[in-house]
Amino acid sequence: MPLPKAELHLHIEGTLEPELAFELAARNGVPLPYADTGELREAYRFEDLQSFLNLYYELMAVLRTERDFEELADAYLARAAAQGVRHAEIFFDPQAHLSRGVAMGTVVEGLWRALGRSEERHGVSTRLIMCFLRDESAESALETLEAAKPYLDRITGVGLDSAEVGHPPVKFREVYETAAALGLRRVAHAGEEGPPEYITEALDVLGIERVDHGLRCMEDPALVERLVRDRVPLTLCPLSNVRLRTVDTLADHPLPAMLDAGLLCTVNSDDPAYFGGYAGDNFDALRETLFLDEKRLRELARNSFLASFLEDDEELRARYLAEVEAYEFGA
Ligand SMILES: Nc1ncnc2[nH]cnc12
Ligand SMILES: [Zn+2]
Repeated sequence: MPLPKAELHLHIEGTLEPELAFELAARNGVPLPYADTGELREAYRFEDLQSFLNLYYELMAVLRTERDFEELADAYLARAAAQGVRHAEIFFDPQAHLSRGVAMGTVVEGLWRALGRSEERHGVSTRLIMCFLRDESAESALETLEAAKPYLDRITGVGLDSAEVGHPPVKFREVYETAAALGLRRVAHAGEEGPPEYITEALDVLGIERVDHGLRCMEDPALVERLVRDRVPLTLCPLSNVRLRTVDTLADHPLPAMLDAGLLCTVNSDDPAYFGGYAGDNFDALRETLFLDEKRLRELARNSFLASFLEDDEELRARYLAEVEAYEFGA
Protein backbone atom coordinates (compact mmCIF):
# COMPACT_ATOMS: atom_id res chain seq x y z
CA MET A 1 0.00 0.00 0.00
CA PRO A 2 1.47 3.39 -0.95
CA LEU A 3 1.97 6.24 1.53
CA PRO A 4 -1.24 8.36 1.72
CA LYS A 5 -0.66 11.86 0.37
CA ALA A 6 -2.33 14.96 -1.05
CA GLU A 7 -1.33 16.33 -4.42
CA LEU A 8 -1.41 20.14 -4.45
CA HIS A 9 0.41 21.04 -7.66
CA LEU A 10 -1.03 19.27 -10.65
CA HIS A 11 -2.03 20.76 -14.00
CA ILE A 12 -4.82 18.60 -15.35
CA GLU A 13 -3.76 19.41 -18.93
CA GLY A 14 -0.32 18.09 -17.98
CA THR A 15 -1.79 14.64 -17.34
CA LEU A 16 -2.61 14.16 -21.03
CA GLU A 17 -0.78 10.93 -21.86
CA PRO A 18 0.24 10.36 -25.52
CA GLU A 19 -2.23 7.47 -25.92
CA LEU A 20 -5.20 9.60 -24.82
CA ALA A 21 -3.94 12.51 -26.94
CA PHE A 22 -4.04 10.34 -30.06
CA GLU A 23 -7.42 8.87 -29.12
CA LEU A 24 -8.96 12.34 -28.67
CA ALA A 25 -7.24 13.65 -31.82
CA ALA A 26 -8.89 10.88 -33.85
CA ARG A 27 -12.28 11.31 -32.16
CA ASN A 28 -12.30 15.10 -32.67
CA GLY A 29 -10.61 15.17 -36.09
CA VAL A 30 -7.71 17.27 -34.79
CA PRO A 31 -4.48 16.72 -36.77
CA LEU A 32 -1.32 16.12 -34.70
CA PRO A 33 2.13 16.73 -36.20
CA TYR A 34 3.41 13.39 -34.84
CA ALA A 35 3.11 10.02 -36.58
CA ASP A 36 2.49 8.04 -33.39
CA THR A 37 2.91 8.02 -29.61
CA GLY A 38 6.56 7.01 -29.99
CA GLU A 39 7.36 10.03 -32.12
CA LEU A 40 5.43 12.27 -29.71
CA ARG A 41 7.41 10.91 -26.75
CA GLU A 42 10.59 11.79 -28.64
CA ALA A 43 9.50 15.44 -28.38
CA TYR A 44 9.56 15.22 -24.56
CA ARG A 45 13.10 16.58 -24.27
CA PHE A 46 12.95 20.03 -22.79
CA GLU A 47 15.55 22.79 -22.53
CA ASP A 48 13.57 24.92 -20.12
CA LEU A 49 10.04 25.86 -19.07
CA GLN A 50 9.19 27.57 -22.39
CA SER A 51 10.18 24.59 -24.55
CA PHE A 52 7.84 22.43 -22.46
CA LEU A 53 5.01 24.98 -22.56
CA ASN A 54 5.16 25.05 -26.38
CA LEU A 55 4.33 21.33 -26.54
CA TYR A 56 1.88 21.51 -23.62
CA TYR A 57 -0.23 24.17 -25.39
CA GLU A 58 0.08 22.45 -28.79
CA LEU A 59 -1.20 19.11 -27.52
CA MET A 60 -4.16 20.67 -25.71
CA ALA A 61 -5.80 21.22 -29.09
CA VAL A 62 -7.23 17.67 -28.84
CA LEU A 63 -9.36 18.63 -25.79
CA ARG A 64 -12.68 19.89 -27.17
CA THR A 65 -15.73 18.47 -25.41
CA GLU A 66 -17.00 17.93 -21.86
CA ARG A 67 -16.41 14.23 -22.37
CA ASP A 68 -12.73 14.89 -23.24
CA PHE A 69 -12.18 16.83 -20.00
CA GLU A 70 -14.06 14.18 -18.03
CA GLU A 71 -11.92 11.36 -19.45
CA LEU A 72 -8.74 13.34 -18.86
CA ALA A 73 -9.58 13.95 -15.20
CA ASP A 74 -10.85 10.44 -14.62
CA ALA A 75 -7.64 8.92 -16.01
CA TYR A 76 -5.57 11.17 -13.74
CA LEU A 77 -7.63 10.32 -10.64
CA ALA A 78 -7.29 6.58 -11.29
CA ARG A 79 -3.50 6.87 -11.65
CA ALA A 80 -3.17 9.17 -8.65
CA ALA A 81 -5.28 6.88 -6.45
CA ALA A 82 -3.07 3.90 -7.37
CA GLN A 83 -0.07 5.91 -6.08
CA GLY A 84 -1.64 6.77 -2.72
CA VAL A 85 -3.12 10.19 -3.52
CA ARG A 86 -6.13 10.65 -1.20
CA HIS A 87 -6.80 14.33 -1.96
CA ALA A 88 -6.00 16.35 -5.10
CA GLU A 89 -6.15 20.11 -5.64
CA ILE A 90 -6.20 20.35 -9.40
CA PHE A 91 -5.12 23.28 -11.59
CA PHE A 92 -6.70 24.05 -14.91
CA ASP A 93 -5.82 26.70 -17.51
CA PRO A 94 -9.08 28.09 -18.94
CA GLN A 95 -7.43 30.74 -21.12
CA ALA A 96 -5.66 28.02 -23.10
CA HIS A 97 -9.12 26.63 -23.95
CA LEU A 98 -11.14 29.84 -24.30
CA SER A 99 -8.63 31.07 -26.91
CA ARG A 100 -9.41 27.93 -28.97
CA GLY A 101 -13.15 28.46 -28.80
CA VAL A 102 -13.77 25.96 -25.97
CA ALA A 103 -16.15 27.53 -23.43
CA MET A 104 -15.52 27.83 -19.69
CA GLY A 105 -18.62 25.71 -19.07
CA THR A 106 -17.31 22.88 -21.25
CA VAL A 107 -14.07 22.77 -19.27
CA VAL A 108 -15.51 23.11 -15.75
CA GLU A 109 -18.54 20.87 -16.28
CA GLY A 110 -16.39 18.26 -18.02
CA LEU A 111 -13.84 18.19 -15.21
CA TRP A 112 -16.64 18.20 -12.64
CA ARG A 113 -18.20 15.07 -14.11
CA ALA A 114 -15.05 13.23 -13.02
CA LEU A 115 -14.33 15.20 -9.84
CA GLY A 116 -17.89 15.01 -8.57
CA ARG A 117 -17.77 11.20 -8.33
CA SER A 118 -14.07 10.89 -7.50
CA GLU A 119 -14.47 10.13 -3.78
CA GLU A 120 -16.88 7.34 -4.55
CA ARG A 121 -15.05 5.93 -7.58
CA HIS A 122 -11.39 6.52 -6.68
CA GLY A 123 -11.39 7.37 -2.96
CA VAL A 124 -9.84 10.75 -3.80
CA SER A 125 -11.35 14.05 -2.58
CA THR A 126 -10.74 16.97 -4.89
CA ARG A 127 -10.68 20.75 -5.24
CA LEU A 128 -10.34 22.85 -8.42
CA ILE A 129 -7.94 25.79 -8.78
CA MET A 130 -8.29 28.04 -11.82
CA CYS A 131 -4.97 29.42 -13.08
CA PHE A 132 -4.33 32.62 -14.99
CA LEU A 133 -1.66 32.57 -17.69
CA ARG A 134 0.95 35.13 -16.61
CA ASP A 135 2.17 35.68 -20.17
CA GLU A 136 -1.33 36.91 -21.07
CA SER A 137 -2.59 40.36 -20.07
CA ALA A 138 -4.09 41.39 -16.75
CA GLU A 139 -7.31 42.29 -18.64
CA SER A 140 -7.53 38.76 -20.00
CA ALA A 141 -7.17 37.38 -16.45
CA LEU A 142 -10.01 39.66 -15.26
CA GLU A 143 -12.22 38.53 -18.16
CA THR A 144 -11.44 34.91 -17.31
CA LEU A 145 -12.48 35.43 -13.69
CA GLU A 146 -15.68 37.06 -14.94
CA ALA A 147 -16.37 34.08 -17.22
CA ALA A 148 -15.88 31.74 -14.25
CA LYS A 149 -18.49 33.47 -12.06
CA PRO A 150 -21.31 31.02 -12.87
CA TYR A 151 -19.03 28.13 -11.76
CA LEU A 152 -17.57 29.50 -8.55
CA ASP A 153 -19.32 26.85 -6.46
CA ARG A 154 -16.93 24.40 -8.14
CA ILE A 155 -13.76 26.47 -7.91
CA THR A 156 -11.84 26.74 -4.63
CA GLY A 157 -9.06 29.08 -5.64
CA VAL A 158 -6.99 30.85 -8.23
CA GLY A 159 -3.39 30.34 -9.32
CA LEU A 160 -0.85 31.83 -11.70
CA ASP A 161 1.21 29.79 -14.16
CA SER A 162 2.91 29.69 -17.60
CA ALA A 163 6.13 31.56 -18.56
CA GLU A 164 7.42 33.18 -15.37
CA VAL A 165 10.45 35.32 -16.19
CA GLY A 166 9.43 38.83 -17.31
CA HIS A 167 5.91 38.43 -15.88
CA PRO A 168 6.14 39.49 -12.23
CA PRO A 169 3.21 38.86 -9.89
CA VAL A 170 2.37 42.57 -9.50
CA LYS A 171 0.80 42.50 -12.98
CA PHE A 172 -2.07 40.50 -11.44
CA ARG A 173 -2.73 42.56 -8.33
CA GLU A 174 -6.25 43.56 -9.33
CA VAL A 175 -7.47 40.12 -10.38
CA TYR A 176 -6.15 38.62 -7.13
CA GLU A 177 -7.90 41.32 -5.11
CA THR A 178 -11.13 40.55 -6.96
CA ALA A 179 -10.65 36.81 -6.43
CA ALA A 180 -10.07 37.34 -2.69
CA ALA A 181 -13.25 39.43 -2.47
CA LEU A 182 -15.11 36.51 -4.08
CA GLY A 183 -13.85 34.22 -1.32
CA LEU A 184 -11.36 32.34 -3.48
CA ARG A 185 -8.11 30.90 -2.08
CA ARG A 186 -4.89 32.19 -3.68
CA VAL A 187 -1.74 30.45 -4.84
CA ALA A 188 0.83 31.30 -7.54
CA HIS A 189 3.82 29.75 -9.28
CA ALA A 190 6.84 31.74 -8.10
CA GLY A 191 10.56 31.05 -7.95
CA GLU A 192 10.47 28.17 -10.45
CA GLU A 193 12.62 29.95 -13.05
CA GLY A 194 11.96 33.44 -11.74
CA PRO A 195 13.96 35.16 -8.98
CA PRO A 196 13.19 35.03 -5.22
CA GLU A 197 11.81 38.58 -5.49
CA TYR A 198 8.82 37.14 -7.36
CA ILE A 199 8.04 34.94 -4.33
CA THR A 200 8.17 37.94 -1.99
CA GLU A 201 6.00 39.96 -4.38
CA ALA A 202 3.44 37.16 -4.73
CA LEU A 203 3.15 37.00 -0.92
CA ASP A 204 3.00 40.78 -0.42
CA VAL A 205 0.97 41.90 -3.43
CA LEU A 206 -1.17 38.88 -4.34
CA GLY A 207 -1.66 37.60 -0.80
CA ILE A 208 -0.92 34.00 -1.75
CA GLU A 209 -1.34 31.29 0.86
CA ARG A 210 0.93 28.71 -0.80
CA VAL A 211 3.89 29.04 -3.15
CA ASP A 212 3.94 26.77 -6.19
CA HIS A 213 7.55 25.60 -6.65
CA GLY A 214 9.29 28.34 -4.65
CA LEU A 215 12.58 26.55 -5.30
CA ARG A 216 14.63 29.72 -5.65
CA CYS A 217 13.71 30.97 -2.17
CA MET A 218 16.93 29.29 -1.08
CA GLU A 219 18.86 32.20 -2.65
CA ASP A 220 17.37 34.61 -0.11
CA PRO A 221 17.94 33.69 3.57
CA ALA A 222 15.56 36.41 4.83
CA LEU A 223 12.80 35.00 2.62
CA VAL A 224 13.45 31.47 3.88
CA GLU A 225 13.20 32.77 7.44
CA ARG A 226 9.86 34.42 6.61
CA LEU A 227 8.44 31.30 4.91
CA VAL A 228 9.48 29.17 7.90
CA ARG A 229 8.11 31.65 10.45
CA ASP A 230 4.79 32.06 8.67
CA ARG A 231 4.52 28.33 7.83
CA VAL A 232 3.90 29.12 4.13
CA PRO A 233 3.74 25.82 2.24
CA LEU A 234 5.79 25.21 -0.90
CA THR A 235 4.54 22.78 -3.55
CA LEU A 236 7.74 21.29 -4.93
CA CYS A 237 7.86 19.15 -8.07
CA PRO A 238 11.23 17.36 -8.16
CA LEU A 239 10.88 15.36 -11.42
CA SER A 240 9.56 18.49 -13.15
CA ASN A 241 12.62 20.45 -11.97
CA VAL A 242 14.96 17.86 -13.48
CA ARG A 243 13.08 17.69 -16.82
CA LEU A 244 12.90 21.49 -17.12
CA ARG A 245 16.53 21.80 -16.04
CA THR A 246 15.81 23.96 -13.02
CA VAL A 247 18.17 21.57 -11.21
CA ASP A 248 20.96 19.61 -12.92
CA THR A 249 20.08 16.21 -11.50
CA LEU A 250 17.74 14.89 -8.84
CA ALA A 251 20.76 14.30 -6.60
CA ASP A 252 21.31 18.09 -6.65
CA HIS A 253 17.74 18.90 -5.62
CA PRO A 254 17.59 21.27 -2.63
CA LEU A 255 14.62 19.49 -1.02
CA PRO A 256 16.69 17.96 1.85
CA ALA A 257 18.24 21.36 2.59
CA MET A 258 14.80 22.95 2.43
CA LEU A 259 13.41 20.47 4.95
CA ASP A 260 16.46 20.99 7.17
CA ALA A 261 15.79 24.74 7.02
CA GLY A 262 12.32 24.07 8.45
CA LEU A 263 10.31 24.87 5.29
CA LEU A 264 6.87 23.32 4.95
CA CYS A 265 7.62 21.38 1.74
CA THR A 266 5.25 19.16 -0.21
CA VAL A 267 6.00 16.85 -3.16
CA ASN A 268 3.91 16.90 -6.32
CA SER A 269 4.01 15.89 -9.97
CA ASP A 270 3.20 19.16 -11.86
CA ASP A 271 2.68 17.70 -15.38
CA PRO A 272 3.16 13.97 -14.86
CA ALA A 273 2.50 12.87 -18.46
CA TYR A 274 5.45 15.02 -19.56
CA PHE A 275 7.90 14.72 -16.66
CA GLY A 276 8.18 11.00 -16.13
CA GLY A 277 5.97 10.31 -13.17
CA TYR A 278 2.96 10.81 -10.92
CA ALA A 279 3.00 11.78 -7.24
CA GLY A 280 4.13 8.38 -5.95
CA ASP A 281 6.89 8.25 -8.59
CA ASN A 282 8.19 11.59 -7.28
CA PHE A 283 8.25 10.19 -3.72
CA ASP A 284 10.00 7.01 -4.90
CA ALA A 285 12.62 8.96 -6.83
CA LEU A 286 13.36 11.09 -3.76
CA ARG A 287 13.66 8.05 -1.53
CA GLU A 288 16.01 6.28 -3.92
CA THR A 289 18.15 9.21 -5.04
CA LEU A 290 18.17 11.53 -2.06
CA PHE A 291 17.95 8.71 0.50
CA LEU A 292 15.02 10.28 2.32
CA ASP A 293 14.23 8.14 5.35
CA GLU A 294 10.81 7.13 6.65
CA LYS A 295 10.67 10.08 9.04
CA ARG A 296 11.18 12.53 6.17
CA LEU A 297 8.71 10.76 3.86
CA ARG A 298 6.06 10.78 6.58
CA GLU A 299 6.76 14.48 7.17
CA LEU A 300 6.21 15.21 3.46
CA ALA A 301 2.94 13.28 3.46
CA ARG A 302 1.78 15.04 6.66
CA ASN A 303 2.74 18.43 5.17
CA SER A 304 0.67 17.75 2.06
CA PHE A 305 -2.53 17.47 4.11
CA LEU A 306 -1.58 20.37 6.42
CA ALA A 307 -0.99 22.57 3.34
CA SER A 308 -4.21 21.53 1.61
CA PHE A 309 -7.32 23.70 1.41
CA LEU A 310 -9.35 21.37 3.60
CA GLU A 311 -10.46 24.09 6.03
CA ASP A 312 -14.01 23.39 4.86
CA ASP A 313 -13.70 19.76 6.00
CA GLU A 314 -11.39 19.50 9.01
CA GLU A 315 -12.83 16.10 9.85
CA LEU A 316 -11.60 14.72 6.52
CA ARG A 317 -8.19 16.35 7.01
CA ALA A 318 -7.92 14.76 10.46
CA ARG A 319 -8.82 11.37 8.98
CA TYR A 320 -6.10 11.69 6.33
CA LEU A 321 -3.54 12.83 8.90
CA ALA A 322 -4.38 9.81 11.05
CA GLU A 323 -3.80 7.56 8.00
CA VAL A 324 -0.36 9.12 7.55
CA GLU A 325 0.60 8.53 11.20
CA ALA A 326 -0.67 4.95 11.11
CA TYR A 327 1.09 4.11 7.84
CA GLU A 328 3.55 1.23 8.06
CA PHE A 329 6.40 1.40 5.58
CA GLY A 330 7.15 -1.87 3.85
CA ALA A 331 3.85 -3.41 4.94
N1 LIG B 1 5.69 23.84 -14.34
C1 LIG B 1 4.93 24.81 -14.84
N2 LIG B 1 5.30 26.08 -14.63
C2 LIG B 1 4.57 27.08 -15.13
N3 LIG B 1 3.46 26.90 -15.83
C3 LIG B 1 3.04 25.65 -16.04
N4 LIG B 1 1.97 25.18 -16.70
C4 LIG B 1 2.00 23.85 -16.64
N5 LIG B 1 3.09 23.45 -15.97
C5 LIG B 1 3.76 24.56 -15.57
ZN1 LIG C 1 3.14 23.91 -12.25
